[in-house]
Amino acid sequence: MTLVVVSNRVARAKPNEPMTGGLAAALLPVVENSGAVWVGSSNRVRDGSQSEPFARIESLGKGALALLDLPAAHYGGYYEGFANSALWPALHSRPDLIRVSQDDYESYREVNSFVARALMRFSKPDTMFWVQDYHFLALGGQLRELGVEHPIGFFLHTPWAPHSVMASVPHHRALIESMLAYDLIGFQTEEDCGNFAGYLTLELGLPVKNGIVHSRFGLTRLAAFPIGINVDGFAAQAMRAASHPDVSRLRKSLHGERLAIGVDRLDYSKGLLNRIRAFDRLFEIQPSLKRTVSLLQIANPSRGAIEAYGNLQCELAQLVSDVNGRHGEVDWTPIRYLNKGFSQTTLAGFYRSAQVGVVTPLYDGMNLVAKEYVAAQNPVDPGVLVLSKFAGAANELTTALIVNPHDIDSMARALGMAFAMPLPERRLRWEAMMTKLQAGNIQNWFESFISALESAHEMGRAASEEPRADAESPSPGAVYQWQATSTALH
Ligand SMILES: O=P(O)(O)OC[C@H]1O[C@H](O[C@H]2O[C@H](CO)[C@@H](O)[C@H](O)[C@H]2O)[C@H](O)[C@@H](O)[C@@H]1O
Ligand SMILES: O=c1ccn([C@@H]2O[C@H](COP(=O)(O)OP(=O)(O)O)[C@@H](O)[C@H]2O)c(=O)[nH]1
Repeated sequence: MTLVVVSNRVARAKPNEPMTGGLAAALLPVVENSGAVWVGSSNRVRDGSQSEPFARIESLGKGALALLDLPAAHYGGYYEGFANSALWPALHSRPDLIRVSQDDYESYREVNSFVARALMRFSKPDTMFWVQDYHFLALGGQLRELGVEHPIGFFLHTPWAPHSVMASVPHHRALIESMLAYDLIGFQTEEDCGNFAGYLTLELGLPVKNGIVHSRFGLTRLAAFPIGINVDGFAAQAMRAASHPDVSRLRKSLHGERLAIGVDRLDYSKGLLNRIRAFDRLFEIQPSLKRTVSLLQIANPSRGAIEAYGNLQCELAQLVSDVNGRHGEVDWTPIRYLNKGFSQTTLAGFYRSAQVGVVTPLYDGMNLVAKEYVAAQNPVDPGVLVLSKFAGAANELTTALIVNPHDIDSMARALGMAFAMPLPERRLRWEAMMTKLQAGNIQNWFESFISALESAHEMGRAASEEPRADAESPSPGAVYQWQATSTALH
């Protein structure tokens, strides 16, 4: 079997550079070891979308990276436009932030179709395609139109919002219906999977039974595959990182102060404003913590050309400056705020230096930082994770201090509890989280998706060869909606 993994963002194996997001960070170790070809954007564009797609091939572990120059005329409309100003806000339940045009949608489809054509070069008799994330909802359908009959799987790294929110995306029906060309659609959580099934039923009139849906493409299986990390690798990195210059400088600067750490892309989904407000409140309700604790907040700029991101950067800088101005002292800064990224090795050392990890998204597919913080702790003196109930990671890391990021007062109290938590409780909570992380590590995630994709494809083939005695006839509404959707597609 030859595996071809496709994502917009790919990672190159450069140990001293920051990872751009969790998708690239998570996939790198498993893709390197699998011998797969990983196809994605080169971060360069090229004129002429009708020309033969150009891929630069680099080696990556046992496999290869194929870097595509995406069409210049469509890149902005695809990435900043439809993917990150329509799909991303909707998937994170912020339909109020949707800002897209018809041109953006057309660019999104153009780029999907361009990538589909580029993939044909990697299509061999035993190829299996695994498409990643919301940038490529339409790719499976486009591969099928090009005649691909191989297994094609899809994994969504973000949440999937309830039907009423997803219905606010322009062209949602055509796009989501085309996703049924995938043999297997994987989600981070059962809730996301349920929301997707709800959309199919309510909007397209397609019933989902035992995680299976039948459509004009055949059979599609839906299931949750919570993504993990390389737990042992991260723990080992954290042990070694103490001598790293940035890590030792951080430790020396603390002078006995206890540290909380937050590490996020600068994104409105990450709950950064709420987090800073909770620290503000903490210093008001527990003034004894002034000068004894501080927050190191790494907020790596992301998608800066999009207005909502630029606005957030300004608002956050203003809030941090206000909180530091009000609570700070000549020799103490409550919030150390950095707009730059660090390598994962350095981050591992930072996590281990911090008594509290703060992960408070308003919505997050998984949030690997939460998992990395836990894996990096010293087993004899572990820190405490304060985790939003709206991060996918909260389904597994149930012994973290789970918070509601909209409730600033209770978040402030949870932060106070985290700093005060006695060692035996910290250890019990941490050990339970490590057990969960080990069980769902990245290798298991990778293998379980591939094996489920193989069986979903086989099941689909078998079903297509048999008359569907078990299938229910669709309701009249479903037939009508089906035709409407198909027209929109072609
Ligand atoms: O590629 P960018 O536009 O710079 O954004 C970075 C990535 O952000 C999102 O990451 C998601 O994937 C993580 C791993 O599964 C998950 O933990 C996190 O909750 C998600 O936000 C996005 O989905 C990726 O496509 C981006 O590459
Ligand atoms: O300065 C930084 C900030 C983050 N990361 C990595 O970026 C990923 C962020 O993934 P997460 O799932 O938390 O969020 P996303 O950014 O994908 O939404 C994690 O693996 C981090 O280790 C990094 O390498 N350097």
